[in-house]
Amino acid sequence: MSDREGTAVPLLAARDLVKAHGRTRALCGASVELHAGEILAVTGTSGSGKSTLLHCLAGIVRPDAGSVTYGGERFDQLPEKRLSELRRTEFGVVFQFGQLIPELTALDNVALPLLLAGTRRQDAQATAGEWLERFGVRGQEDLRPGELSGGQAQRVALARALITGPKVVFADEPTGALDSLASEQVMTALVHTARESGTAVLLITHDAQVAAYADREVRLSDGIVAPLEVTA
Ligand SMILES: Nc1ncnc2c1ncn2[C@@H]1O[C@H](COP(=O)(O)OP(=O)(O)OP(=O)(O)O)[C@@H](O)[C@H]1O
Repeated sequence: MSDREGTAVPLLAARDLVKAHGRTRALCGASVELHAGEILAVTGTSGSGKSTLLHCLAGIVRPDAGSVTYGGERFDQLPEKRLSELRRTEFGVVFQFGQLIPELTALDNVALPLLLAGTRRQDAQATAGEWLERFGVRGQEDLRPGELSGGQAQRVALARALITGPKVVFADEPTGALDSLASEQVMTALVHTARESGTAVLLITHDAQVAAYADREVRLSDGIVAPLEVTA
């Protein structure tokens, strides 16, 4: 994917996004690009529109105006069925809290996306075990989310987000509830795996140390994106 000047077409691009929640304008013309394999940090004060931007880019909510393209193709106006298929096959998401299913073991939480895609249970669980190992949580297979530490739970959530080989992982404050050591372990695991698999990451954080793991950082302010200096 490249234009006439040889510049890579962004994997994901938001142009002039506007989104209101009731009378609150969360995005007021935000534009941002994410390139294949890039790790992009989106920072900004509380309420500046970071989560809303992520939700629009991930196809979770539709913008009121502006456009979102994936691989150069507009997708914000796709019918819900196509959108959810795109989310399932191309994207992975990790949030700050509560995304694991409490009744399932760590192993079954990680295996779930493969089971939903039709993989046989035994194969899905074997692959899930490998992913738990990769994220340093081998030995915790049979524990339920409530029995894991916050950092372990986030690494299980990352394994689940990455197991299908997504092109983009959306991570909304993935270390927001963790101490600095657990935060470092989660970020190291995320960055290492994303680099290895060429997965792009859109990372929302208010923590400068976490943002420093990214290739690039943009800051949201009052629903508008302001570019910053390249950080790596
Ligand atoms: N579902 C909603 N209903 C009403 N208002 C909302 C909703 N979601 C977000 N908002 C408002 O939209 C604005 C942007 O919210 P958003 O969550 O995108 O910001 P944020 O930068 O991610 O904030 P934080 O860092 O505190 O999570 C805020 O004023 C927020 O109160």
